[in-house]
Amino acid sequence: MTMRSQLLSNIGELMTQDAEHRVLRNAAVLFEGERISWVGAADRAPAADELIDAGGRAVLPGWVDSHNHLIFAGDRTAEFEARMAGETYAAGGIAVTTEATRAASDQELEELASARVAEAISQGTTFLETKTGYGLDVENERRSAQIAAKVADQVTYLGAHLVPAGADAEEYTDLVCGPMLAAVLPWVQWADVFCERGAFTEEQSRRVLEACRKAGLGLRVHGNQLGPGAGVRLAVEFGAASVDHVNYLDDQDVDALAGTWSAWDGSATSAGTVATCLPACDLSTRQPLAPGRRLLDAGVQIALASNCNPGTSFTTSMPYCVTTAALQMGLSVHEAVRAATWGGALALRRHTGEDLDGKRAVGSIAVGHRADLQLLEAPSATHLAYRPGVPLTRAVWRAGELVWLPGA
Ligand SMILES: N=CN[C@@H](CCC(=O)O)C(=O)O
Ligand SMILES: [Zn+2]
Repeated sequence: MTMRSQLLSNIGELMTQDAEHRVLRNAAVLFEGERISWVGAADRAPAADELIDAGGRAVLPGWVDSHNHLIFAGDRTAEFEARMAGETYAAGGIAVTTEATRAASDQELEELASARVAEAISQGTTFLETKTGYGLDVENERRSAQIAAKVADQVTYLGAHLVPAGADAEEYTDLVCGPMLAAVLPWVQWADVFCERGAFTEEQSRRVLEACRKAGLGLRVHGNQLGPGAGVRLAVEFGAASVDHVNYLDDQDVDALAGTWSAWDGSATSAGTVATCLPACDLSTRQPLAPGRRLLDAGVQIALASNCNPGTSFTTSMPYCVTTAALQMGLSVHEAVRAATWGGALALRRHTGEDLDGKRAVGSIAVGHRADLQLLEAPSATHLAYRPGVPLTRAVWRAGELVWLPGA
């Protein structure tokens, strides 16, 4: 069957985020169906069924948002206000959302999550992960996972988000490692644990990671968010695909992460532990920004993600994260965009064809990859930092399909 071909041409700046980090001027991209089939100079482009004129604007890969908590109901505005008045963030706020989430119907939860995904797409996100973690009992984690699988590209099991009120921590950890894990398994690819003061101890986290690895899940860790801790160490020990937050790192943590990348040959199997920085969360919780510059300089691969959740980061905006990373974390715009596209794909092991589930690579514009592209209302990606807060998303294609065009 021949696929309809579309040629996106007259691109002023094409930031491919491909293996060579190419940035092309006066470029074009051809896609056939969901697959990118040609990338190069506009004046050498092949013919296509449809011509789309970028009008000299910038084109980048769609954002890959690798850390979210979208399956929730309720509101934590009061907690946020208290924080802005000087209160410190604590893990216990998760319980407030758990109560509201348990009280919501499946339909409500799906509608709320779908609206958040739509909001993300309208800002250029084309591939997105979400976690469970506001159910915290077998049935509510199971339905969270099932709903998550309907709305997101990949799902992470986070039964180990908080020990629910009244539960014994060791008994709850047994539940997370046993019946709850079995109940979510049909819908999830990854497992995560919140290894932090007020959440799960190092030993409890280790048990969760061991059980989830045994069940065949890929691993990630919430670590070193609120203070120094064992999160990074555990993530490295277990070969986790990412450790997320990473606000409080000592030299050993950075060296350990860098060590996971020393034998990397670009494949998914040899990839190390990505350090996922969550700048919107850091600002909303008034934590120090994750040391993205230091990590990159040490040879660690990093990702940027929005961490959309009602407690610490109620935003789906990847442009906001990219802007912050460039303006306040010492990254160049190219590095920030790379972390928000290719870096996210690497954290989700979808940066090459050798991914977990045999599907097309995302997060970079290269032949054979999925046609996930965004057109900016700007001549270059630099405008993402140069014009902070200005909505610059002009059009978004996901798997070759136009999914966002304001006014259309
Ligand atoms: N840190 C743990 N989990 C979420 C916050 C959850 C909440 O406060 O509701 C995060 O990634 O920031
Ligand atoms: Zn999180």
